[in-house]
Amino acid sequence: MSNKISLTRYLVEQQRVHGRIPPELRLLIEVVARACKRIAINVNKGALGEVLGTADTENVQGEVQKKLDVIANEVLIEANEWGGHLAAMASEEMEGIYVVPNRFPQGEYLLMFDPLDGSSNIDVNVSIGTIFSVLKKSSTEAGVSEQDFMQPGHQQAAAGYCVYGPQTTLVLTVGDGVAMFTLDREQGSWVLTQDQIRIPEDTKEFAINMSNMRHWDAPVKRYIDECLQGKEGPRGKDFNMRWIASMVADVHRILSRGGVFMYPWDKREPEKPGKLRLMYEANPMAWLVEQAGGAATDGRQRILDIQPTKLHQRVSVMLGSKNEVDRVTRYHSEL
Ligand SMILES: O=P(O)(O)OC[C@H]1O[C@](O)(COP(=O)(O)O)[C@@H](O)[C@@H]1O
Ligand SMILES: [Mg+2]
Ligand SMILES: [Mg+2]
Repeated sequence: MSNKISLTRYLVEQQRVHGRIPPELRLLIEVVARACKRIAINVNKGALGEVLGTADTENVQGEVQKKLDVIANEVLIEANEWGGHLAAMASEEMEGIYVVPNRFPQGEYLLMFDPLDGSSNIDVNVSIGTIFSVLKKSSTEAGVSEQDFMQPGHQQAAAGYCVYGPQTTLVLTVGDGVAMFTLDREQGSWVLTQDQIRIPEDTKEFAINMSNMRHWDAPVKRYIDECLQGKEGPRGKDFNMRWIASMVADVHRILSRGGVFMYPWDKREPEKPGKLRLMYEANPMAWLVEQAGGAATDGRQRILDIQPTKLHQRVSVMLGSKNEVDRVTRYHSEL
């Protein structure tokens, strides 16, 4: 018998041994993981399938959709409406919530996702991913509305992402640390390859889109300026920079070896609090990072404490190695 731990076994242990998750949540996570396998198959087809290029449609944020944005969204909806235990879903690619029709099994959970993160990388064969977040409907009233989704990130029941890169990897938290599973394509199963991931508290690596430098706010400018001065500057060490432009891949690197990731508010669109979306990008990533010993703020407060008011709400994001996130957050209160 193989001593490899599958996702199913990990989840069954979370349910039965640790009493951390109810069976409905276990099944829901398994359905999401299965959908990610199907998305991975589509991603891998590349130019051999009809999956590259744009779809000639726009999403609610006014962004041109890629074919894979649409495919991944459909795969997640289809799998999860059958999967059961869901009341409704919300996605970057849909304006309103998707209430699970009552011909399908009904449940108390709410699923949110960014079906395909890093869309600009699809056609150039660079890592992309799927991000998801699960909440539990708080009201016991019949029916479900957008209001049921308006819960701060610290109320998430599960969160994770799948990165479609050189390996296909699923990273998950149910509030008991962070576990990483690698897709074994021959067996078609997710195998636990790392448990209780920890992000080092210090780092010499930052991730930010430097082309926006002239638009940044003073605290972010100060933080990056100090990093760039290297050994000769106030930080007394040289920093390295990485920017993949897929949040999934940048966060995955940080969970693997530390670092700080920032997509701050900037002056290009001052009325928007940031570029990234709170409910299905920032919240799940913030919880994963905190569960791995890191920190996540919008520069002023913990992301997980933000009370959402809109489904597609945007937010400024700084996350990763704790001491660096604390430092840049402190700079926001000093200036
Ligand atoms: O091109 P930019 O402005 O650097 O933005 C990159 C960021 O935009 C995003 O791609 C947004 O995600 P989507 O592809 O889901 O719209 C993030 O993953 C990434 O961090
Ligand atoms: Mg995204
Ligand atoms: Mg997306």
